Amino acid sequence: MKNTPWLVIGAGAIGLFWACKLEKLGNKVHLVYRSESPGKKITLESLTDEDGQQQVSVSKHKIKSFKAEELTDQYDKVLICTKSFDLKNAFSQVAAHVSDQANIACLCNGIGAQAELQNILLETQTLWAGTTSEGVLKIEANHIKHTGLGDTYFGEWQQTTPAKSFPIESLTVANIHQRMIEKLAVNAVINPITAIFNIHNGDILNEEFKPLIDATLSELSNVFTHPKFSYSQESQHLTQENLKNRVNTIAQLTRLNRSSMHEDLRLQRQTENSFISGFLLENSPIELPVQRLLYDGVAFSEQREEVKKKLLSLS
Ligand SMILES: NC(=O)C1=CN([C@@H]2O[C@H](COP(=O)(O)OP(=O)(O)OC[C@H]3O[C@@H](n4cnc5c(N)ncnc54)[C@H](OP(=O)(O)O)[C@@H]3O)[C@@H](O)[C@H]2O)C=CC1
Ligand SMILES: CC(C)(CO)C(=O)C(=O)O
Repeated sequence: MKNTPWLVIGAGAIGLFWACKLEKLGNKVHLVYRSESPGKKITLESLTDEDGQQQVSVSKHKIKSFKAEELTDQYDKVLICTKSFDLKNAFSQVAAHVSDQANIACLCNGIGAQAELQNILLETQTLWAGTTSEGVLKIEANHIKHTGLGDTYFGEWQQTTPAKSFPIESLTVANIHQRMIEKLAVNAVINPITAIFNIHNGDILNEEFKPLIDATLSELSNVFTHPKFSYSQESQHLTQENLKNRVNTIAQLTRLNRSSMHEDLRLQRQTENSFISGFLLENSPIELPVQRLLYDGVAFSEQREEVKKKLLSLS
């Protein structure tokens, strides 16, 4: 299987990063782009941890890129690196080139898009949901910068017995739903607050945002520990204290970065709001007034100033 190419879909920051990473691991890679061709060579400025010291190295990767309609091969390993709202369509475009027994992995933030994708796969195909805490910035069509070291995990979306192993065995985990809900929890705090207030991730730790952060965390821990929450088995451990530690750590580690939602609002692009706050609002067994305000503040620009005032007056 190793010599059949990986099909990576999406030539954004994460797609280019994974195309380079898979190639470095000795795989052949075919990359599908939508609007902007990355050309034949991708430059990766990568970070590595050498005995606790972060080192930067620059490497060039020869990767074959295609538009979906130019594909001719059949693929048995697919990695989709689009935003959550594009996931299902991105797969549909290449579905005729994906084998019946294929492993299909996705790496998008939020929850909801994975189930939409599962619904259109064949029973014989395996969906691997992924989460990543790597930070990657796309500088040009063929140039990316690794801005934060992180971990990536994949797990079967629908568990099978015996459990299968992801084509890159070391990245396989059994508890992907737990990891996804943990990531969602962090995104449901940092992303909307940084986007609405137009601030960097580290700024949410400032004193002026403390009552808002506390109110957001308290409400989230009430959902996550609620026995009727659809993910309750995977989220019981997310108490207010546990959430606070997670959010503070990520805000600190990425303090100088803009969150993806902040960047999307700033550049007037579609956000992943529906798959983060939207997922929580749809699936919570209790009312979530703070998360509702955050959702509205991101979704409706005309309400943003009013939402900001309400959020800052929370105690
Ligand atoms: N960047 C990061 O550091 C991190 C990102 N993530 C998550 O990873 C996911 C990807 O993020 P990121 O790479 O930054 O996002 P980008 O917006 O940079 O990239 C997404 C890419 O998908 C492409 N795409 C969308 N639909 C299709 C399609 N039908 N066919 C081919 N390509 C398509 C887009 O093309 P086009 O250029 O035409 O829009 C775009 O290039 C998101 O869910 C994000 O939240 C998670 C952690 C960190
Ligand atoms: C973890 C965080 C908040 C890092 O910026 C992120 O995942 C995002 O921006 O979407």
